[in-house]
Amino acid sequence: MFNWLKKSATVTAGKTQDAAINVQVQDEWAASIANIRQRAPVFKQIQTLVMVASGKGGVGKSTTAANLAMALAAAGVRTGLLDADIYGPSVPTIFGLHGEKVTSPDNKLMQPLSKHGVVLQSIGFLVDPDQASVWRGPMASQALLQLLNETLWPELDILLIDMPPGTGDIQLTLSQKLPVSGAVVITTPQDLAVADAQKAIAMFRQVKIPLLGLVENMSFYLCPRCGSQDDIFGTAGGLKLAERYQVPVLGQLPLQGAIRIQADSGTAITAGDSQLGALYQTISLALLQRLSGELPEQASVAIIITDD
Ligand SMILES: Nc1ncnc2c1ncn2[C@@H]1O[C@H](COP(=O)(O)OP(=O)(O)OP(=O)(O)O)[C@@H](O)[C@H]1O
Repeated sequence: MFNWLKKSATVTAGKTQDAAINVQVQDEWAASIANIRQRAPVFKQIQTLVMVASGKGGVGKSTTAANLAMALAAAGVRTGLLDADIYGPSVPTIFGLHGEKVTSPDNKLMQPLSKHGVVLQSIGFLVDPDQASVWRGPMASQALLQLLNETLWPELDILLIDMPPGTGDIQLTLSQKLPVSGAVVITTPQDLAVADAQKAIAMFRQVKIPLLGLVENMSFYLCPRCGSQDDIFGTAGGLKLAERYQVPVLGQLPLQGAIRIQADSGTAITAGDSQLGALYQTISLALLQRLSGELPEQASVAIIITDD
């Protein structure tokens, strides 16, 4: 495991126990935020654009992106989330905004919605999801570029882009056309998911987008009754992949009913002082520090893309 990951985990562990460490945590957020605000915006009033991607569908990319966005916002980072998951927009559900539509004050640009401190735009706020799911290739890429361009984004420190799963034409086009500051890859430890996550890593390297890190979701299941741990999707597949390709691990998340329940009910997981909230905060701080350059970059190694 990377040293800085241990460091940030230690800091968060102390967050609720030690006032001195708590101050240090606040300082770490403040330093990274200040650093990011000093830069020239990459797009309109947005300081940084970060893609959240997965090779395989269903690994929890959208849920993780949403919870990281809420954790960032809760820490004072001006955060937006663009739901580009055209084939399954989940932002409306995760933020409890199902059925809401965006408005356009001037009939040209769209006013994004806002919930749990996060500025939100989703294809699901515009069209019936069934309509978007038939879009393919250039049509989908064009719609997503338009969604980004034609939204009235306020000043943001970070805009997370929840990408459609996979590494096909749409993902490649967006990666090439957008001024992306970095990418985060979400995977489960399962071999199938890891193989696809590897393709996502390869894609970002190919288009020279810095890999901020990897998040291993559904890493293990902790039985709420007996407390035993079960590695349902295998053991540490994401961590091994990260080590093999020298991609920093931002954190591991458990498979936990509370994550699914809160996502389905549109409530914020960072609300309250839950352990899960603290976990998402640790991961989002690591992400922010990678973005602001305060955590070391890993050496990059070439990955061969294969057709399988
Ligand atoms: N750590 C977790 N623990 C329990 N349930 C989870 C966790 N992460 C995600 N889920 C649940 O798994 C399902 C899939 O998650 P999600 O929609 O975020 O995946 P995805 O990778 O974005 O999928 P796709 O890209 O195919 O739309 C959802 O029902 C979500 O609530």
